[in-house]
Amino acid sequence: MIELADVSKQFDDKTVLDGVTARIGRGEIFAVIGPSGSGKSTLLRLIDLLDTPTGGAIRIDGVDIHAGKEQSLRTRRMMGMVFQKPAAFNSTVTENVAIGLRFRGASESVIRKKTRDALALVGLAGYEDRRARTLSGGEMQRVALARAMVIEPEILLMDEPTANLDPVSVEKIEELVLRINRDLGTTILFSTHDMYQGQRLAHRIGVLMKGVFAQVGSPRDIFTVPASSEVARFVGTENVVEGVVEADGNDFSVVDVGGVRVRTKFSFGRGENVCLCIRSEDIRIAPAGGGKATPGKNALPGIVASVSPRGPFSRVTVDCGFALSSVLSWKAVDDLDLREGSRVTASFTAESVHVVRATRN
Ligand SMILES: Nc1ncnc2c1ncn2[C@@H]1O[C@H](COP(=O)(O)OP(=O)(O)OP(=O)(O)O)[C@@H](O)[C@H]1O
Repeated sequence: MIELADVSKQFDDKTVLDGVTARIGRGEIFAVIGPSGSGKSTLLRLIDLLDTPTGGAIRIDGVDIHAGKEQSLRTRRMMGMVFQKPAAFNSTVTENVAIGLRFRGASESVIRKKTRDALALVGLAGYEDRRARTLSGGEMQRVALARAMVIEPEILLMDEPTANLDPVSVEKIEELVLRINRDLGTTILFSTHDMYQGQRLAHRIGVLMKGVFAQVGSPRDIFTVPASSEVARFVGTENVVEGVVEADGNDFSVVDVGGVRVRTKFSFGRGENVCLCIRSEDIRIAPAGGGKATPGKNALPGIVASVSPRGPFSRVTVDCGFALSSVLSWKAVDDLDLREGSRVTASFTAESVHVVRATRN
């Protein structure tokens, strides 16, 4: 439905988008995630016709949306947009929601009915006559969602819709987004710097880095099979370490990480520089000598370098010749009597080690 074909955007000398390519299907929820300044808002602004690309094309149902007035008017009718900081006009909630309908010349009775329906959709029935400026941030963002939905758009764009909200309001907006997609079939494209929000809401995620999608895939793919060490780090993989392939079999490699040998299920060429990505939740900690290495499992002796609290868990970092972080419950930390200097064995399966080529900048 939405096709981003080699989209680029330059501001003066600065290239922000440098060939963004993806296809977003009808009824899909697609998240654009990426670090601050990676161009998420710029991309959404291009799709929302607030700006024009310097290269490539954005097509909706095969029509280049920037090709001319007719094409952009057609696109306008199909799309609703929610911004990070919604503008609240100094009038009633109804008037704030009705803007798109007034623009289309809808009659007063249609406006009344549709704004009431849109406010009910976002859980704000009864708010019709409130002054918009008296609303809380979470309520105002729901008004903005009602304003976008009142025109019954086929596509809903949202630029960091929950960036300024408290956790309870975030949850409400997220529930609404899922419900709108499920009940109305609206295609939803949104940006966030919160990878877990991407995971909670999206069918697919595009990771925007250095002007391109470094990876497009399901949340599961992005988390478990990141395409590069940068993506791995961005999605919170705690252990990303560089090494050199020492031995290569048909379906495994042994990688030398600063003198420590790590088994993986991946096959890479001998001598190749690689990055090993190991999620901390995949690492088990046992007392020294408490785990045996097998062809499918690593068991590295090490010394606990630090134990630091993380909500209901603790992060335990072990020096195995290189630093390896694991996440354990408080009880496990107590049971194992883990403290700085404890001798332990850190074990993890060869399968849990994801290998990517090392990238040099
Ligand atoms: N109109 C403009 N003129 C010049 N530079 C711009 C303009 N708009 C955006 N930029 C630059 O483009 C880059 C990307 O900005 P953008 O707001 O798209 O990033 P973002 O990923 O949405 O960031 P954030 O997560 O912080 O909101 C930034 O370096 C920004 O300064």
